[in-house]
Amino acid sequence: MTIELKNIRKAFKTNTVIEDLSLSVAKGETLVLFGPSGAGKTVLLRLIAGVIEPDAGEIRVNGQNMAGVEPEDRGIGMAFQNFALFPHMDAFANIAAPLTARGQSKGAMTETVEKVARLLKIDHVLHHKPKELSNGQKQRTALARALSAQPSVLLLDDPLRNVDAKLRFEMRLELPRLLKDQNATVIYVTQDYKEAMALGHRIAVMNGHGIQQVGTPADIYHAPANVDIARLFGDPVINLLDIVPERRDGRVVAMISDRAIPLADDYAPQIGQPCILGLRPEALRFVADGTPGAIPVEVEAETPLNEKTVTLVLTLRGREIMVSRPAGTPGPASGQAHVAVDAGAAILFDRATGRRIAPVHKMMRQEDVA
Ligand SMILES: Nc1ncnc2c1ncn2[C@@H]1O[C@H](COP(=O)(O)OP(=O)(O)OP(=O)(O)O)[C@@H](O)[C@H]1O
Repeated sequence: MTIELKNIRKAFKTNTVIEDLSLSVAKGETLVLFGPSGAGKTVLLRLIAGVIEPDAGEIRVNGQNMAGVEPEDRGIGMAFQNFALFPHMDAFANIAAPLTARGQSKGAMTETVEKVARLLKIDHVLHHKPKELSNGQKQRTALARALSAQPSVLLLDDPLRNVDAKLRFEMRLELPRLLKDQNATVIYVTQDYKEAMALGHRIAVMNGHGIQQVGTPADIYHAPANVDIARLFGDPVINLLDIVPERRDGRVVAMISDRAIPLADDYAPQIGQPCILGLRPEALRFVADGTPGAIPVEVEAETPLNEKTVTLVLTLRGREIMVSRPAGTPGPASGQAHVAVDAGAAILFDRATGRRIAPVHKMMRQEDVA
């Protein structure tokens, strides 16, 4: 089923949470709603589920206007942050509840419950009552129940919020397969950017009353609509440096540590304009002195993380930059060093508005289409 939201508005008294929000989700698509706490993600799910009504705008599920349609008549499955499990029933019975209601045979039901429970790694606690489950297990039981019902629209509100880091990592690998098998249209809420990138065919970034950007994970990561979104995706966080593009030897460049960092020629209109240069830590490499484009830096600190090593360096003018490299690859731990920027990795933002500046050739292409 498709989901279409048109010009949705929702306020609670004077608190406008959602303003003029439009969004379409295709059949079988997993769309991730991503955004900081309080951005209105849960409110949006509740609107789609029909638990609350919008002040303005239209919600269509499979083309049908949902205005006035009761939640139970919308054909939508949900798993919300509050676990809402039946306290007197064990995890198995909770997961099986939608199937029991449907009169499914015991054999088929057991098979479905056990399959979902195995994937969500709660098969060992199926005979525990909710009060004997950890919060993470309760949450996965609620998720299992939503999945076992096999609805054609599934709304999942941060279902891994209380799950520990190791399991979240495993679930990020398992869940996309599970959701794909279900062939459901899914809206999945999370505050974890890695989860968003792993699970979403597309990600809608909610921030300040609405959606600031919708795109594939790669779009959002490499072409964030603004500085805020650039900062929300990535660990370590993107380096943001105040620069003013200039022309040197016929090229558009940004000066860092008194060296010219080449920018795409498409940024020529920004020459002389205050900008912010975004450089992902993994788009920077330590190189030998004399390498073209090498920026001299002073190594401040090195932090080995699990799969990567993050080095904090200072430019000649004392600006901090983080450089990330795969763990086990060589790099300096202290002293003088040089870093180079991968070609095409620079992301430019307007300093006044924080918006990403689209390279000119892309803007021209859009005009061609229009
Ligand atoms: N029933 C309600 N009455 C009044 N205000 C509400 C109600 N429900 C939500 N809000 C307000 O709407 C805003 C958005 O809340 P929402 O729960 O959607 O955020 P969220 O993005 O889901 O955050 P989180 O990730 O922390 O769950 C908040 O300012 C909240 O106080």
